[in-house]
Amino acid sequence: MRIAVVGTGYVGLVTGTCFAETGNTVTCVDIDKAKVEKLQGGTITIYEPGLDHLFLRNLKENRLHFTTSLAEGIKGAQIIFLALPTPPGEDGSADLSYVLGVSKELGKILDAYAVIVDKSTVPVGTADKVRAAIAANAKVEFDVVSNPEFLREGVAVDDFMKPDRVVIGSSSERANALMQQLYAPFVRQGNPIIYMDERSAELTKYAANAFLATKITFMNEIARMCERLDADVDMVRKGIGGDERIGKRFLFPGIGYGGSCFPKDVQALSRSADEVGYEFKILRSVMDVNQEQKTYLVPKVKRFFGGSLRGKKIALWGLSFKPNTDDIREAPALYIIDALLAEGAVVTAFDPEAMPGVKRMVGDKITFAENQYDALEGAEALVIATEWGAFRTPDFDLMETKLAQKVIFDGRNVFEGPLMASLGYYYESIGRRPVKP
Ligand SMILES: NC(=O)C1=CN([C@@H]2O[C@H](COP(=O)(O)OP(=O)(O)OC[C@H]3O[C@@H](n4cnc5c(N)ncnc54)[C@H](O)[C@@H]3O)[C@@H](O)[C@H]2O)C=CC1
Ligand SMILES: O=C(O)[C@H]1O[C@H](OP(=O)(O)OP(=O)(O)OC[C@H]2O[C@@H](n3ccc(=O)[nH]c3=O)[C@H](O)[C@@H]2O)[C@H](O)[C@@H](O)[C@@H]1O
Repeated sequence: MRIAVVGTGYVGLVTGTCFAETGNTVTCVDIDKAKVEKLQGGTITIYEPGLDHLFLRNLKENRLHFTTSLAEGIKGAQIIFLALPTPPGEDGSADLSYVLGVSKELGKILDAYAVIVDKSTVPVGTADKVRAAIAANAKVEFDVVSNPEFLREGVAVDDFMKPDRVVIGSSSERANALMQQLYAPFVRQGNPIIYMDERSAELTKYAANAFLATKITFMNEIARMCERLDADVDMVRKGIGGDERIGKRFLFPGIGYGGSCFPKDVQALSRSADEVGYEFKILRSVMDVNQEQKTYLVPKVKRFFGGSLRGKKIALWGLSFKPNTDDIREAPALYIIDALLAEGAVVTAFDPEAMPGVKRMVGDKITFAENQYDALEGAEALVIATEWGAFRTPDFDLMETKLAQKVIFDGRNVFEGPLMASLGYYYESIGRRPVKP
């Protein structure tokens, strides 16, 4: 099949590459000339494990193409995906200007039947708006489909190649048949394609993200209760996760959810509720609790140092919003840096992938270390903000030689308390009993 993907960011590049991998001829379109030139030249523009290999193979085998020209990109395409940004507007609702802008252009240049598929996360009713924007100028027949994307950054290729389910919102048999053909290789293991109307598909995406954000936030509040009631959140997590109705996944407490999607999508759903005169109370609480959670460790650190962090040397491990990505959008680490600096602390950070992005934001307000151990040089405490694999079993002997004192505040519950006790650390984490040497 010939496919076009408009918007070659996280979702667009993964989508385009994975569809090429199953034999389709894909052209990815982006307005960012520098990005397109890099991709054309064989340089991948995002850090996503496993993607570079697929990208290079499909580029070499001529199934994957890149262009800045929408007209060139959609030429002959039977299916055109929109993987465009939908950032929060000033009032928190999703900004549809990218999606509707491209839709309007498409109306002018479509010269044969095509299915326009919205993969961006958009509020209910957007498919109708896309249809109207195209129809304003279209001279040919077309269909609009809502096909929300559920991939996670860091495991995007796996999520895309083996999706739990594919949601297709459409009112056209013709479009559904093409979508079925395209997705068939991805659902061979019996994972379903779920067909529904466009509006339900659009809401499904927000409901999924808001539910997961709520699940995490619920556990963060249980963790707070554990600290007050002298219980251990790890035990509670395992205890409830064994119930299939609850499930084991996404129950890990920490310093809050970040990233480009949960924060913006919870806010956008809350805003959609306001617009239809409904107060979605649980979402308001989720947003408030999560905001507090990002800097939850800072008062603990302050308390440890007797109420003042002025001049204290703090090491920070992890800057990205989660491991295996360089994405720092809404990363809790950024809020921790601000809070520590506001208290007068001196911060040295290390992250395997996200340092360039943070450097651009904070400049020389903090120091960036060459590796995780150099970050500890002379530090009076280590704060862990992201659970990168390399932080899980570190060289504790080397750590000891670097740290000025053995103190760790762990925002992702990376270490086990008994181990920290045996190594002589003062160790505080989230919802677990503090370990004192
Ligand atoms: N990042 C993620 O993990 C997921 C994102 N989503 C949703 O997918 C959508 C896209 O998200 P990302 O890929 O993360 O965004 P992104 O910001 O990484 O990529 C968007 C791309 O669109 C390009 N673009 C902007 N205007 C354009 C235009 N007029 N023509 C062509 N290209 C244009 C940008 O240059 C950029 O490369 C959003 O609605 C997001 O909520 C959904 C699931 C997962
Ligand atoms: O719409 C999107 O963009 C995507 O948003 C999330 O994916 P992503 O943001 O890449 O990352 P997650 O793995 O979901 O993690 C989000 C945040 O929640 C936090 N988290 C996750 C799980 C958990 O148990 N506890 C927890 O605090 C992570 O540290 C991270 O900050 C969803 O998981 C995807 O299904 C969805 O497609």
